[in-house]
Amino acid sequence: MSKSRGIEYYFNRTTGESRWEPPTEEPRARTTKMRASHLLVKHAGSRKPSSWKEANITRTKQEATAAVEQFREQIASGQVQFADLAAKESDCSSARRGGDLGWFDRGQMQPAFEKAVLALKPGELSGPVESDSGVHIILRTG
Ligand SMILES: N=C(N)NCCC[C@H](NC(=O)[C@@H]1CCC/C1=C\[C@H](COP(=O)(O)O)NC(=O)[C@@H](N)Cc1ccccc1)C(N)=O
Repeated sequence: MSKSRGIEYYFNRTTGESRWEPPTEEPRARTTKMRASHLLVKHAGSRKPSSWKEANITRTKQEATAAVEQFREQIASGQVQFADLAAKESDCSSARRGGDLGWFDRGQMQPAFEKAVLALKPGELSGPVESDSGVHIILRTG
């Protein structure tokens, strides 16, 4: 509300600009490049139940979730570095890069995975995240 004129005005918190006219333009699609590392534990119901670690993955989703929770504990307690554990335990080919997926934009990863990354701040570790690939823990890095 403008004190001097007693009428409301519009303030854009992103650009810091203020104006009398209501905002009309569509919000510009910001390039939301994001970066994350993940540790994936696949299970019998994964879309591709095989990996560099195991040709035929038969564990149940419950077992995969329990494994991911245990790995998360080890990382969160500082017993092990994320990249070292992902390199050993992840069923994704990104294991060879310590789980690093590099930079990616919206629409590249499966929706559940992307949603989980967007809910994290850089440096934060997710809980178990389910996708068609299996059960992940995700460390957002950028
Ligand atoms: N950088 C990209 N754009 N690469 C394409 C991502 C495709 C995307 N993948 C996913 O959403 C999940 C979450 C992360 C990994 C992943 C799945 C699988 C493992 O699951 P599976 O497919 O056996 O079910 N790993 C990958 O894709 C790997 N290329 C990720 C990667 C590996 C090395 C370097 C960079 C990225 C999708 N839309 O399916």
